[in-house]
Amino acid sequence: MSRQRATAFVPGHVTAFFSAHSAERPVAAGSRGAGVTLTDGVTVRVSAADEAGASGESGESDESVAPGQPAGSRTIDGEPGTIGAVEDVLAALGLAEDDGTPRVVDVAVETDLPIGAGFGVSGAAALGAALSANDAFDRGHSENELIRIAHEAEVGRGTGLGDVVAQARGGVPIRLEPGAPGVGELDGIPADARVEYVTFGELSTEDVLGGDTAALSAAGEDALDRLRADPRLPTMMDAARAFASEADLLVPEVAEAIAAVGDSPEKYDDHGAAMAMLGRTVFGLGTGLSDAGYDPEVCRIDAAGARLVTEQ
Ligand SMILES: Nc1ncnc2c1ncn2[C@@H]1O[C@H](COP(=O)(O)OP(=O)(O)O)[C@@H](O)[C@H]1O
Ligand SMILES: CC(C)(COP(=O)(O)O)[C@@H](O)C(=O)O
Repeated sequence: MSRQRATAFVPGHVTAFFSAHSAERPVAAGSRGAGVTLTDGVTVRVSAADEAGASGESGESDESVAPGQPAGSRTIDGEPGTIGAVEDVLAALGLAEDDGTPRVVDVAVETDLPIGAGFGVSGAAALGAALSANDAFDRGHSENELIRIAHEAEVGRGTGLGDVVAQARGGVPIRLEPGAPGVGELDGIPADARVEYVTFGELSTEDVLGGDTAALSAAGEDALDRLRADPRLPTMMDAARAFASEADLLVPEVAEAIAAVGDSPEKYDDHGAAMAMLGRTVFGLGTGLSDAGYDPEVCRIDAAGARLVTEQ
């Protein structure tokens, strides 16, 4: 008998630059690019619904819930709400009782990160739901299979391309080839750093990815070539700044913050700031944002990647 409840932590992921790659099969679609995973992230708790939860008190008629999928309760930071990719993950895992009746599941997503501001919260929630539902209901999937399920859900919803594979890995992932494990290919920059960030608002990932991505992708490929030739954090940040302006994604508040931070080559641990894709967010490595007078959130590069956690 499985424990019927489990919790997973998935790091946030800030994309520094990317190119978009569509494909007929979601497993092969994704992005190339690079970014940093964060010790700030998303915690997902999945459990078999109790009688109260089974009434769907907060799932109600949310359009994101797949047809035929019993809602259970869905919360984001304690408030009713869900993320489409999470529902698709639960549907893909086929959570049925032994007698075939659909299992009613409660899902609680908790995060200190802003949603829709370039931290890959949707991908993290999807991957966290996959890891915790697999554990809670003893589905027997391997890590790569769960990453694939979450990646397919995220790509299918248009809310991200490369966050899930990056968040599964942790560190500073370089996405060399797009797609889920078995198709995509990852490398990374071996590095640790303090990360600061300030968010000025949301930017719809669905809208940007749903538009013409040709110029953006050309800029992303150039940035990746640079980073492959010199896989170091300062080069990643420099390539990220060039990408944001070439791809025409820079928003004024972010541009202002990047200029205020400037490049501080004299500080070995400060590599300036860049825009987080895709959000109205600036992130910096080192102390540049606080030195420039901003009041940033502070965390570090996450070393471990997505994982199940034991709750005391
Ligand atoms: N409070 C909220 N604010 C913004 N998006 C939300 C919220 N609650 C749920 N969502 C859903 O979360 C997803 C956010 O996806 P995306 O814009 O890619 O953001 P992120 O960069 O955090 O991954 C969307 O599918 C949106 O419908
Ligand atoms: C940049 C983005 C396409 C979206 O990122 P977010 O808005 O954080 O969901 C990401 O998934 C990537 O492939 O790099």
